[in-house]
Amino acid sequence: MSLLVKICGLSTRETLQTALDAGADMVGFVFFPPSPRHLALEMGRDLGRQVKRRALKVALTVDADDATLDNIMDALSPDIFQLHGKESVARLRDIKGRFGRPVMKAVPVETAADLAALPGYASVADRILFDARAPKDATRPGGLGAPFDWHLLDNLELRLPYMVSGGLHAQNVAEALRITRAGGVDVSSGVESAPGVKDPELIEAFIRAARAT
Ligand SMILES: O=C(O)c1ccccc1N[C@@H]1O[C@H](COP(=O)(O)O)[C@@H](O)[C@H]1O
Repeated sequence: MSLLVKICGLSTRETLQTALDAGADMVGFVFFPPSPRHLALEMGRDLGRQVKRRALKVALTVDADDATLDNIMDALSPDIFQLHGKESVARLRDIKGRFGRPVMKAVPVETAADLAALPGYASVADRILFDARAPKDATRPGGLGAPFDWHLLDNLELRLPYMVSGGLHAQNVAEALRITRAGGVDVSSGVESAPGVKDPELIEAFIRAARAT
């Protein structure tokens, strides 16, 4: 299967267009107010229309309640929910049942013990996203530009498709893919000039580097 490349945290028409034209498979929109990439619903609606099925629309949420997800469904009509909080297996099942969309569960990784949560999530999620565990005092659980030790996935046995994220950029994405054998990569900080400010050239360079592997 071909590599999936996701550009996350898009918040302007221009940088979304760059990601689409450069061939991103998934474009991510953040609905989490503490994030510098947080999108108001109306902006989500506008950007969602611009996608025109050229890529999968991913709605990133963090422990969101049903009312929030209802509003996101109405505005963006995402193809996938990326659940980046402490959502339980039961909550994943609820969300899938209620909204009828696939879910990608982010699993924070710092040590091998973090992989113990996988069998539960794998029984319900459609895809797993391995991301670096955020420090305890962080204001958000991801999007911090920090990598995890990719070798922690060395003995991974997972039937589900999985992606990796955390501190990726054009210079290290090939190495991340070589070590983790992931089917996809996800980036936010590594294609920005400042938190929340996407850089078109970095987006293009990232997609080129990922595709060259
Ligand atoms: O991007 C954010 O602000 C964000 C907020 C809350 C949870 C996750 C977030 N982003 C995701 O984090 C990873 C890693 O991002 P980075 O490349 O290290 O900046 C990625 O999956 C983003 O989708």
